[in-house]
Amino acid sequence: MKVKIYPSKVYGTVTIPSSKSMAHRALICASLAKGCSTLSGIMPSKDIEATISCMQALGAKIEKVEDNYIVHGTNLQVQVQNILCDCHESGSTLRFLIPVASLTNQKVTFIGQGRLMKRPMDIYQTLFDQQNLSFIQEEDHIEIKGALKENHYTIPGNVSSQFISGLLFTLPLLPKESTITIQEPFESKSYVDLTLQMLKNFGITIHQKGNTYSIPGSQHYQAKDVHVEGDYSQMAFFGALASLQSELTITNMDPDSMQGDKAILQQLQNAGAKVSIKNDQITVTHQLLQAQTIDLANCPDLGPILCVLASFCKGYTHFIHAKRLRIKESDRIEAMESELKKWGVDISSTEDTITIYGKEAYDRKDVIIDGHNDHRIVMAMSVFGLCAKHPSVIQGAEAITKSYPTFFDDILKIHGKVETV
Ligand SMILES: O=C(O)C1=C[C@@H](OP(=O)(O)O)[C@@H](O)[C@H](O)C1
Ligand SMILES: C=C(OP(=O)(O)O)C(=O)O
Repeated sequence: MKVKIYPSKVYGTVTIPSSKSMAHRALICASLAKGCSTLSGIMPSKDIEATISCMQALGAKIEKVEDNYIVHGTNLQVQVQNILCDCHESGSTLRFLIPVASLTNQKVTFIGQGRLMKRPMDIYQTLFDQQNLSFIQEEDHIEIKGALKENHYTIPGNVSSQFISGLLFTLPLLPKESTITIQEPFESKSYVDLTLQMLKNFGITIHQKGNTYSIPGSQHYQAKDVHVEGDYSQMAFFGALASLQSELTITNMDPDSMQGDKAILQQLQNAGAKVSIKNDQITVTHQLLQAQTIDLANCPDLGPILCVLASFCKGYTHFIHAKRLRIKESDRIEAMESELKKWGVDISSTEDTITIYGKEAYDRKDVIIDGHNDHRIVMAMSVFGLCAKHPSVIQGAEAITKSYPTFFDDILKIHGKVETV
């Protein structure tokens, strides 16, 4: 899908959909609980559908009734030979569910699309090898067989927190206690905190001391009705857009959320925007913007949209601890660099950093942007297009369906002009 984005002055109110991270977690916990849980507030997207279909393949019964998901959990005693889990392009789904699926003790094949099978998996390969379990990774699938056991796990903290979350979902179900120690640097830690928060909701106890988690065994997930809060990673696109040009009120944002991407509020304020919070509404207002140093260690998903913000902030913005952006749906550093350069942005990078020298306006004509098959690149470059001087075209805009299928509908609601071409 190709979309044409016209420079537009946006205004009004936008309601942000459910947190993808929290929706994955709620669906997994409910799917492992005995009994029936009702999950409300979840917006379907390709990633969320991937988790639903994988949990169904592992024996959970999940039904959409009006706006709710009704989940009947599985005890993972699946009688099907060769279980197939299609993760689409969702890194969370694949990395959360490999250890969970191992507990079926059956052969489970994970398939996926796009870059998914190229994203790092060696942490699990090593763990499975150490326990003499089968973990076979080919170009287009991963096949596992055998159940992970209680252990003292030591995991590097700087590849992906999703491995840690995957183990945290699984280890409480083993008969005896396990521990997980995370080696420094421990990045994306806020996502592990989200996992702990959801596990607690479903009755699972985990003890934490520094970078070590102790997970008592023989635990049971308890069914629970959960409402899934709004997504700060998605709010960031609208918060940045308002900061760059106007004022927007953004609703469905829990002010007490533990999402690491809530850091966007501080970053917008540091850049000079006005941010006011009233209950679940955040109003962001444009002011003169200035460059800053931004640490992405704990909020990698904000990288693309903050690159757009930086393009318009006077002076040098330095991004540090950015290298995990290279192992997402695209190499997000390389993608942002090549697309922003089309607009004439002064951007350079090293393996772990990005530097942008921002200016007030960009007036190139006939810019054609490639979406790099990455939802966050498409959404970030849409925000750029709305703030530029002339219309632009984004190719591969359907990538938004990974996390936010209604993104362009929401842009239209706030009077952003966008059309398919
Ligand atoms: O646990 C999660 O929900 C996520 C963790 C982060 O990944 P890493 O831990 O690999 O940085 C983030 O980038 C991803 O979009 C969602
Ligand atoms: C990287 C992302 O998700 P995942 O790792 O689950 O594919 C994302 O949503 O930006």
